[in-house]
Amino acid sequence: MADTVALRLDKVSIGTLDGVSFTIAPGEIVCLSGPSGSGKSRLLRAIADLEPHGGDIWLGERAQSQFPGHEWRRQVMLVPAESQWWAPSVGEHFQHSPVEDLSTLGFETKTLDWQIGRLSSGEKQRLALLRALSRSPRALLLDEPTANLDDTTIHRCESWLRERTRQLGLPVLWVAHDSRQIERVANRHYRIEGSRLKEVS
Ligand SMILES: Nc1ncnc2c1ncn2[C@@H]1O[C@H](COP(=O)(O)OP(=O)(O)OP(=O)(O)O)[C@@H](O)[C@H]1O
Repeated sequence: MADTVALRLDKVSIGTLDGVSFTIAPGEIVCLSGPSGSGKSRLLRAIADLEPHGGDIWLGERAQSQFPGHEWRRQVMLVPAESQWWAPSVGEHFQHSPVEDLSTLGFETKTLDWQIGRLSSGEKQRLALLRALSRSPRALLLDEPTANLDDTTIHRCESWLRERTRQLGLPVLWVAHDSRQIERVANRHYRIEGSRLKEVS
């Protein structure tokens, strides 16, 4: 495994959350749950350096403040609930997309020729995951990555994400609501309770 790193939060505060500290090891999946509006997405955005926040965030030995924002976000990759598409066709968003990964998530090579406008919400969600991993991030932030998918596709995505992120040694923070999904994918689970995170055993 080439040069893997941990993602570490040290007393991070954003919105109502305060003093959030934990480390995600390379290849580990940590799930984050909590009531609607409790601050899950904002915490992910703070970790991605998209919102001002208190405390420190580290990728390996380097602090977020040592990176230009765009470089941090290339390495600490956020896959938001609503993915953004800036060019007309799917293929224009992919630098390197292993064909086997496309087919694992139910696509064919010709999907790369599709126009963005025709994509269903579930197709967008799966392609956003493929795009994120194709950019060789060093850590991954997933905001409800399977929210628009049917059960079979959810299981397929979960297996693929678990296998690939373990193989690549990526620390993963995964926002999820479904307790069965959390049981299937999480090495550790934190729940937001008020201004704090509580580890769920
Ligand atoms: N830029 C902002 N400035 C101030 N408040 C914000 C900002 N963005 C979001 N909020 C508020 O912060 C709270 C947490 O929002 P967030 O999107 O993180 O919730 P969430 O836990 O992800 O919820 P859900 O499960 O419904 O997606 C909400 O009350 C929201 O209205």
